[in-house]
Amino acid sequence: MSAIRLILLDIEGTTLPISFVKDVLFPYSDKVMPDLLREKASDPLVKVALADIEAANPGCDPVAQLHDWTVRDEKVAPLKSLQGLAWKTGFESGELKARLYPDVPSALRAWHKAGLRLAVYSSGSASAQRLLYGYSDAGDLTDLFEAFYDLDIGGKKIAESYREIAARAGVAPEEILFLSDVGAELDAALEAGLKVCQLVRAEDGTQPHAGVRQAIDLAGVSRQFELPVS
Ligand SMILES: CSCCC(=O)C(=O)COP(=O)(O)O
Ligand SMILES: [Mg+2]
Repeated sequence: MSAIRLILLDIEGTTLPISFVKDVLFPYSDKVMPDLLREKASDPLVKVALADIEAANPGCDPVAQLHDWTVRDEKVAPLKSLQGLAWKTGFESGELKARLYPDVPSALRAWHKAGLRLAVYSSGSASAQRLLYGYSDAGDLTDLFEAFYDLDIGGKKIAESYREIAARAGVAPEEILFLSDVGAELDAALEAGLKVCQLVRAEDGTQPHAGVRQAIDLAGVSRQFELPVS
């Protein structure tokens, strides 16, 4: 069996509770979105996102469309990039602070200290990922990660996305351990040849997925895969 060289981590439901996203982050971006679209209308990111929204639903009201996608938790690129922009002010002002699962900072530090490479793969935009780990309740953890992959790589339920991440990292797929709460993401990573483990978080009510290893926290991942512990 190949040794693990890189650990690739999902965020929501894996390192951060789903309730933090649904009850804190989504209401925040929903609240500031109308002002943000008006005040940052000339920002290239906003222009691209608005064009993508128009292409997805011609003639729609962008604010209403974004709200609808948020309520349905759609993992669509224009929503994710605009949410990232909206949360920036909240994190930088101190109004938002990411509530990581308590087992996460110590495991990440132990893995990093032992020389394991760490990267994030989340539907949230790469800039939103940096904000979450930059303004977490355990301080700034961004230096622990070598890369932040988002939907620009491709969807998380598609095997090709994981092959692309392995190619960009210069690591064989079987040397990557992917951690996620979502069965379809784990299946796609398995299809690409990665090792996988499902985080079954009691707080999130995660349903165990057949055919994959499971752990209730990152310490449990360490035990199963014989990785360093803090
Ligand atoms: C990293 S941004 C906050 C969460 C978010 O918007 C999201 O879509 C997370 O999805 P994940 O792929 O991390 O489950
Ligand atoms: Mg997730």
